[in-house]
Amino acid sequence: MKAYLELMRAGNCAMAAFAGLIGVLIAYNILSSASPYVSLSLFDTSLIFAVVFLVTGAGNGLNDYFDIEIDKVNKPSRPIPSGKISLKSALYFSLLLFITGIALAFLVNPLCGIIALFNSIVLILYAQSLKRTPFFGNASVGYLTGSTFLFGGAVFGMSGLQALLVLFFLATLATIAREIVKDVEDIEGDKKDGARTLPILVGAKKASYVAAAFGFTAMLASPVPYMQSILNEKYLFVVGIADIFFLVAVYQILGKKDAARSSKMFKFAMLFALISFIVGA
Ligand SMILES: CC(C)=CCC/C(C)=C/CC/C(C)=C/CC/C(C)=C/COC[C@H](O)COP(=O)(O)O
Ligand SMILES: CC(C)=CCC/C(C)=C/CC/C(C)=C/CC/C(C)=C/COP(=O)(O)OP(=O)(O)O
Ligand SMILES: [Mg+2]
Repeated sequence: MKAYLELMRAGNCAMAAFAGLIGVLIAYNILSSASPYVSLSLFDTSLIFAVVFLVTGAGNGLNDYFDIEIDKVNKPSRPIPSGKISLKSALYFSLLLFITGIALAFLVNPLCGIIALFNSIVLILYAQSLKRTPFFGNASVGYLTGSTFLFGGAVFGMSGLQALLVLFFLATLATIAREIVKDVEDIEGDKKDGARTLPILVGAKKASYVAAAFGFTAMLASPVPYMQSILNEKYLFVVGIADIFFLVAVYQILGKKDAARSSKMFKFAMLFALISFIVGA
């Protein structure tokens, strides 16, 4: 069981699922202030959490299934290269998670079902091929991560989804920055695998500047939810702390050329940004 939670990267699944919950909460706050007829269903909210957890876990599992050769070099302790889970078990487990997550999403409403189905297709394409293409892989993971907010808002239909567009763009920009940094970190294993990632195409230094540009843009845009009265001043204070961690992450990759530490700092900043959304809702 522990190996399967590790294959799913349960920590990431929980982080993504909480982002879905935040999407529900913020969309409810916005829509209910405009109309007294908007109601929050705890059952649908729990389904949102479950769907994001399952589909994210499916994507992580399938990613490791296709990454077996890279991970033998980059991450030999992962469940499949270390032998804890066989390739076939990992594939069947991931497919089961995808099917369960999509089915539960359609139980909420057709819009959530369509998003879960589309995201599952993107995750499969990413694991199969997109991740080895310059920038498209990074953009896919950026979209998928940002879509967790849209998915939560979609519990109220298109109006709920639209209410979360700003948070979608912030999360997408920050994630693209981190994904490029991770590709800088993985450059040796990716080269052996014949992947054509941005750092392999343009060099680690230029790719680091591109990552920094995405990180800075996310930081500079972070006050927008407050300026648009989507989130309150408590958000502004906590996201200010997240922005400091984003700055440190950018310094780590540009100043120290330490991609591993930069990646960890980006993730820590994203966690703080998630907290700022909860605090400021
Ligand atoms: C400036 C600002 C306010 C930015 C927003 C940042 C934000 C809230 C980002 C969303 C975080 C989120 C929903 C994360 C979900 C889980 C996750 C880490 C997804 C991306 O994971 C893919 C990554 O490649 C996994 O690698 P690793 O973490 O090394 O296992
Ligand atoms: C909203 C719904 C229904 C689903 C969202 C699904 C989500 C949140 C996906 C988030 C992004 C994610 C977890 C993508 C999975 C693919 C993945 C693990 C990318 C990173 O893999 P690699 O590029 O191989 O890097 P590693 O070195 O970490 O393996
Ligand atoms: Mg991988």
